[in-house]
Amino acid sequence: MANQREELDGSLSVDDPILSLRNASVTFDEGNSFVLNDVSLDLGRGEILGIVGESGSGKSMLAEAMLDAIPDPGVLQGEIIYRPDSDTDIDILELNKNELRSMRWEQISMVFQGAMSSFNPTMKVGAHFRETIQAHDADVKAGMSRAREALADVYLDPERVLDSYPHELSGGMQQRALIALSIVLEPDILVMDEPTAALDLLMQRSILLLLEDLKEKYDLTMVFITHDLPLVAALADRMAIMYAFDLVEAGPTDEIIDHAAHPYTRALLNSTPNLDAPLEEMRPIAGQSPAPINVPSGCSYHPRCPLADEQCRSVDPHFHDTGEAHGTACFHWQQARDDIELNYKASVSANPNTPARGDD
Ligand SMILES: Nc1ncnc2c1ncn2[C@@H]1O[C@H](COP(=O)(O)OP(=O)(O)OP(=O)(O)O)[C@@H](O)[C@H]1O
Repeated sequence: MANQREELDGSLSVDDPILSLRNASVTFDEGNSFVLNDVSLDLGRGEILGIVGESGSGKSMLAEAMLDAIPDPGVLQGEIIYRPDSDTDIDILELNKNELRSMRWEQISMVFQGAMSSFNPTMKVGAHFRETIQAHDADVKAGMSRAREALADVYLDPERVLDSYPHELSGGMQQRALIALSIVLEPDILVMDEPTAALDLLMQRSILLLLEDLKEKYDLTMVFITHDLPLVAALADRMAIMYAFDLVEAGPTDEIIDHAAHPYTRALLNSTPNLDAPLEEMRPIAGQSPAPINVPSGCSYHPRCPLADEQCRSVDPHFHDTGEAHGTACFHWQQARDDIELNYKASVSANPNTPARGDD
């Protein structure tokens, strides 16, 4: 473990990880194709890590791997190490069912896209809180008092919401109620998979703001998974970019936004809608991301990459250190910075009092 941590590129590892993935892989077809391919990454204690990728790139697999929650018949391999403190390593894949059940919600909690499908439509929201608290043998009275506080923290009226059925709440209210539920047992880590995807822009913005507040108040480490790069750039301390079931770039958010090194990340930034930019400057990424059974040899991005050469077609690039705790899996990252111009200008800021990144 220690050796593996040292071998990892600096952009993927941190000094004090609260969660470490090592060679995490997921297959659904007896190992013939990977929907998560040998991913290694640290989550730093107290950070907000944004994970970005196109639809189908394996983001949900990565989120679910963090809690050993890959749906059947998926098979997860590798190591997922949770470190509640700097001296204790818990291998999540070694836990039995009961240990895993208690770890979820209490230590590592997850919020999925579409709160609608996370709530049971026949149960009032209050019953969901009570059931979760009881299932973890926590004191119900103290737990419900924390529930009221958490609901107020996400700007909901606790009594009204606890007494409502999920369908009586708007999508934004349900999503906030789900976030409150996810922190009611005071976890260390909150993993959010597209938590704002179904919401309008204003609601997305308000959820980003409250996540920043919750992180401070509850001392949370957060993983925010999305296809929406500007959204997560407004929130995350560090970002990791996924392409074809693997990571292709990682580093501090400002570094990624201003000095993206992988041709895919640069293309992703240039394809981001920007209300201020002329339409001619928007460049959708040509081609399609590969299906799990059809991942190209060498660098999986090579069929879409303007810089690809023979080496890229045959050799899978390992991570290259590009400096500033930033790294990328590309042989031609220097050329990418020179040849692929960046047109991205941040248009989202979590905090209306601070300018969006790139505005200064
Ligand atoms: N139960 C399953 N059986 C087989 N393949 C699956 C299963 N669930 C997901 N996959 C495949 O795994 C790959 C990664 O899926 P994943 O849901 O992680 O992508 P994603 O990046 O989260 O996409 P989205 O943004 O659309 O949710 C996809 O190609 C998907 O088709």
